[in-house]
Amino acid sequence: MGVETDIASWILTPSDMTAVDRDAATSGLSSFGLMRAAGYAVAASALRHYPAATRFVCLCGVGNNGGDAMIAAEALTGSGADVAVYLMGDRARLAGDAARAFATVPLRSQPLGAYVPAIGDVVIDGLFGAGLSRAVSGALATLMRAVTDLALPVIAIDLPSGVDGRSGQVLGDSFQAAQTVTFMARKPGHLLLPGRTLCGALEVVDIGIPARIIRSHRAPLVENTPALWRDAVKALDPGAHKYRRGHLVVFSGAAASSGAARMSATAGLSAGAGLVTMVAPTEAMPTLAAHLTAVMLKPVDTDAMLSDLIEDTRLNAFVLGPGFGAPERVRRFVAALCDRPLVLDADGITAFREDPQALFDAFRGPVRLVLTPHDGEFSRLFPDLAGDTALSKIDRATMAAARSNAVLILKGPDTVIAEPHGRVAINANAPPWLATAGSGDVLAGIVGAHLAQGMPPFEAAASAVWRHGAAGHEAGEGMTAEDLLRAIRPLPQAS
Ligand SMILES: NC(=O)C1=CN([C@@H]2O[C@H](COP(=O)(O)OP(=O)(O)OC[C@H]3O[C@@H](n4cnc5c(N)ncnc54)[C@H](O)[C@@H]3O)[C@@H](O)[C@H]2O)[C@@H](O)CC1
Ligand SMILES: Nc1ncnc2c1ncn2[C@@H]1O[C@H](COP(=O)(O)OP(=O)(O)O)[C@@H](O)[C@H]1O
Ligand SMILES: [K+]
Repeated sequence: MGVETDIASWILTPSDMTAVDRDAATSGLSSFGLMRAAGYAVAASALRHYPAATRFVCLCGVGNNGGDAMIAAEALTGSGADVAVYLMGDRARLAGDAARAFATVPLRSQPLGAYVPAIGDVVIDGLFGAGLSRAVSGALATLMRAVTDLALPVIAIDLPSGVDGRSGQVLGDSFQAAQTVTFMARKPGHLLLPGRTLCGALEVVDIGIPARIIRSHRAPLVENTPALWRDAVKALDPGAHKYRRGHLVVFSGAAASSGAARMSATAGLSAGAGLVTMVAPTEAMPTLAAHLTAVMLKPVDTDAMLSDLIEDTRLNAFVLGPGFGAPERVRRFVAALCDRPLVLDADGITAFREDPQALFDAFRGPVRLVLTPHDGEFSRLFPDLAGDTALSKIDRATMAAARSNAVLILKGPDTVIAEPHGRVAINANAPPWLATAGSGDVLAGIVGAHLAQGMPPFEAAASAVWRHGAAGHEAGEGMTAEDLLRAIRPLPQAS
């Protein structure tokens, strides 16, 4: 069973899911029926992936996650498999549907402490799902490590126990699952790290909650897929001339550190800007001229020269920061560019560490700033958000976007793209080999090209992150940032 493609890219927080459950119950759906569907889906997955298991060991908590596991135990027993059930905590604590599952399934359970992991076991993890509320420790953490040490396959119900569905963070300790079976929609913890890795392969199963109920609780949170921005991708007009394809300006620092900006400029051309001009100090011109061909060059040494240059309104997007150095000069240039679409990256971000508010104040009004920090750069502009361990990466990006009135690309293996009005996307197509010098410079250039082509900032940013990930796959493991430049491919368009 797969979910309707429309909702397949949606992501619900655990609290959204609780609201969905509540509405499903009020609309007349049996919550125990949902539990049965969930448990049977888990059993089907277990049998599909481990037909030769010696024994399925169902570990049950006292919440509904444990109820799902008990139903899975029933279904597995019914299929003829050898099954053992262990319950964490006192049976008297079972309530609601979980109590009903234990009352109706005629299988004996033993206390969790009696479980001795053995080779051949397949563990069905129903200890905690959405209800995880405190850190896993003590005997349970020891058991998790024993299962991991024996490399027993774990099938997690909803989430690997110990993973926080809201943030993807581990609370104390967690299982490393081989498979995770979740219901109706993914939760942030399935996509954010380390949760994504701990889930293993993820299955999203339709247990029969109507899409209209899910839709009514849909937060503005999705996976970053082409469906999010395809409509903003402009088909290339057969009669286009280069000025209609956008004119991107990339600023370079001194000659010796101009490689980063060159990478951004070349990425901008490859990503479809009609023209790219590299603006740099006169002393850097010979170096730049020796390296660049299709990218045009323009010397700018003073603020007055910059003002003259940007009088040309055909220059419709700017990238400032890669290899730029010179924090004071950054701040002056940013002040001059504050009413234009701007990608601020790397040194461009760091230049505002003493007074981030000055940057945010300059970009009030219609959104035109895209910030592309990795975690280190993020902490320079938003130290309080970076230091607040209660916030998820989604919270951090959303709050930073609202504060700065910018589109935030909070980079990493699980890049989050957020805009000031609350829309958020989690990116999941980036291969780990994107973690290489210069890869962020390429991304900044792609975002700049999309802005120059007239895409709105959020769509420009999200599509650039996706395109960067796709280029990483195209270039393959072992690639350098130069290979990545050559692997940039056209964006999917609306049909
Ligand atoms: N979303 C849905 O539509 C459905 C959800 N179902 C299941 O319901 C689950 C959520 O159920 P619950 O809300 O009962 O929550 P859980 O079953 O995840 O856990 C809640 C219980 O665990 C305890 N607990 C939390 N953290 C602990 C820790 N570190 N150490 C010890 N005890 C801890 C809590 O005090 C509470 O008693 C989902 O994950 C899913 O598996 C299914 O039954 C099917 C329907
Ligand atoms: N482990 C990873 N998996 C996937 N993508 C990654 C990983 N680590 C980093 N990236 C991506 O690689 C790029 C690195 O950018 P950045 O940190 O600015 O590096 P640089 O300054 O060297 O270009 C970002 O787009 C980031 O999202
Ligand atoms: K679980």
